Amino acid sequence: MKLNIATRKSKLAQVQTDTIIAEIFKMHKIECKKVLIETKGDMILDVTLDKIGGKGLFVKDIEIAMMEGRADAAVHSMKDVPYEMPEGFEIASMPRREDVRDVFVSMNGMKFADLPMGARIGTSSNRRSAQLKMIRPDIEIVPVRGNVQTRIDKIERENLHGIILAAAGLKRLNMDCIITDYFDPIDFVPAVGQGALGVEAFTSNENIKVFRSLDDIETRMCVEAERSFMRRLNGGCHTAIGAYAQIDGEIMNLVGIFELSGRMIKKDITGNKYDFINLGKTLAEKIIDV
Ligand SMILES: NCc1[nH]cc(CCC(=O)O)c1CC(=O)O
Repeated sequence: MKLNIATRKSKLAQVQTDTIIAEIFKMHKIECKKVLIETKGDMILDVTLDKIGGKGLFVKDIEIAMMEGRADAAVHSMKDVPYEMPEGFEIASMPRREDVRDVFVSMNGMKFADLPMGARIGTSSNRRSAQLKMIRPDIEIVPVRGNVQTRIDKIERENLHGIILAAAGLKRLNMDCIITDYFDPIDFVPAVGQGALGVEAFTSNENIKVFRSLDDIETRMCVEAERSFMRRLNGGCHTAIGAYAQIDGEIMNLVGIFELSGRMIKKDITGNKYDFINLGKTLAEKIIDV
């Protein structure tokens, strides 16, 4: 028996899937094969994602592959997975999370703190732009889409001082040597689910137990708390939204940012980790209630 695991064609998606396939083999001695899907999100690169239907575009074509029986499961970056899942699908597992932080990658190794006035920084994320503007209002934001390598190439091609990326992607690609600064996730709040992977499958798949076995309980609680926050705020990728949950013993701390009438609001909440869904929801309500 060989299971088919679908993912996007990008190098990062493939590396992520190889890790999951290796883990499944280690735990169950079951072999898997990668099935590469070209998604709409990867094909349309000249417009920003929110104009063409959001990050869900990375996931939808892969779900179609599963519905057509071309794949048993799929590996996604959790930050690309919309809150609402189509009937019958589940995120069977979220393996242990990688580094959640956003990082700065500069042209010649220049530190973020040493950037000149009016520096040109590349990002297409509303969340990243809004937070950059908060710490450095003089910075000029330049949109850069595409996979990690394409964005890095744009530093030179578009004459940028640098770009903002997720540490997780660079670490998985073994490229963390190009990182010049790590932002503290409390100061510069990451995307909901950043650094986490999700293994998606049909609940009725005969191997669902195999896919569920990769779950890391603390990663699951943190990402679900962040997603609960996003759901309550109806956060798609039009508005700047970010959240970061952390567990210390029995306690969960959740920080969230949200753009409300053109202003960035940031709040946090602490509570019992088993109350993760409520913590996300309550934090969202605290933010809307200002
Ligand atoms: N938006 C694209 C995307 N989706 C997942 C990652 C990698 C990091 C992760 O797993 O969160 C990236 C690249 C980036 O934002 O730098």
